[in-house]
Amino acid sequence: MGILRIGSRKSALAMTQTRWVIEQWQKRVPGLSAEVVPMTTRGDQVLHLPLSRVGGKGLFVEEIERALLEKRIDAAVHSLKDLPAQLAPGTVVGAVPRREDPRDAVITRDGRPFDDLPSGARVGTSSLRRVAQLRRYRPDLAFIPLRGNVDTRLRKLAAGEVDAVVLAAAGLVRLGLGDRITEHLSPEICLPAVGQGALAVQCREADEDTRRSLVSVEDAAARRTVEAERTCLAALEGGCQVPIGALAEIRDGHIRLAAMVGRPDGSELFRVVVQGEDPAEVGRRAAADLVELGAGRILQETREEAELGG
Ligand SMILES: NCc1[nH]cc(CCC(=O)O)c1CC(=O)O
Repeated sequence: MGILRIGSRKSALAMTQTRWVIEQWQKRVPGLSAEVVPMTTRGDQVLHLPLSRVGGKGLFVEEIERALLEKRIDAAVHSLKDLPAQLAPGTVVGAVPRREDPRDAVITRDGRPFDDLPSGARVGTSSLRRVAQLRRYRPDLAFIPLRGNVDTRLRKLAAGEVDAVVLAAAGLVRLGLGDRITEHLSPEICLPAVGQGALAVQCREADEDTRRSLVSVEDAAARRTVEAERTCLAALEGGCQVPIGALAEIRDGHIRLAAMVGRPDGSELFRVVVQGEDPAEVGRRAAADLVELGAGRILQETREEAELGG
């Protein structure tokens, strides 16, 4: 292999993640040479708009997939939670590296714990999933839409636009901002997004050399947990308008998957825990259990609203 070209979005987080993967890769494959190819995606150009309005997460991936298929790059590093269920035909997830902390984290402006935020305090997050779950825990807080890169959100917190922000712990840790975290949200209170904290290295299906080499950075446990979560998400066919959270863990070799579907206003929330051996089977069973519990109604209503263009 010559010099591998690794595509990455240009945000500080994306670049850090890409460099981290290359570093892990080079540790295991001495002599491997790789360069980062920074890319702008359509998603990056509409960062200020709510994700639920700009047509979903595929926006961040399409252009990178085209570059892969046109052989302008050989691999691309993505946050797994931004990766759509269906990859472009001819591409595969060549590796899922070791997963970072999957939990959500709260940063309050004055450092007081989340539970001590006063009634009416403004919590910045645009995630329907975070709002749906946190509204049930603290119905007295005001949830304020807040988008942009991690540093933009931290700046808005420092400027007093909000009293607290909720972000993925993994992103903060990777950016060296882990010490800013006030506290981690227990998955009992707030289940993370599917794939949160995990990365995917995407490559061409037919590129045997790259695929063989990528096995060196593969983390089998991370792959299994992410597969269980993503199978559950795909089986729910939820789209990005429905609050969905899921977290799988390996316990004594078994998979334990917790998953939730809720209404954005927090008025209803269904949660299940499923255990088993096969990640895909566990994921499908969690989705079926959720639908049976009542989540089917929420999913159906959201689909009808989407069809009406609402
Ligand atoms: N939605 C954007 C996004 N995509 C990945 C991360 C963080 C890193 C990760 O979850 O792996 C973030 C920021 C956030 O949600 O706080």
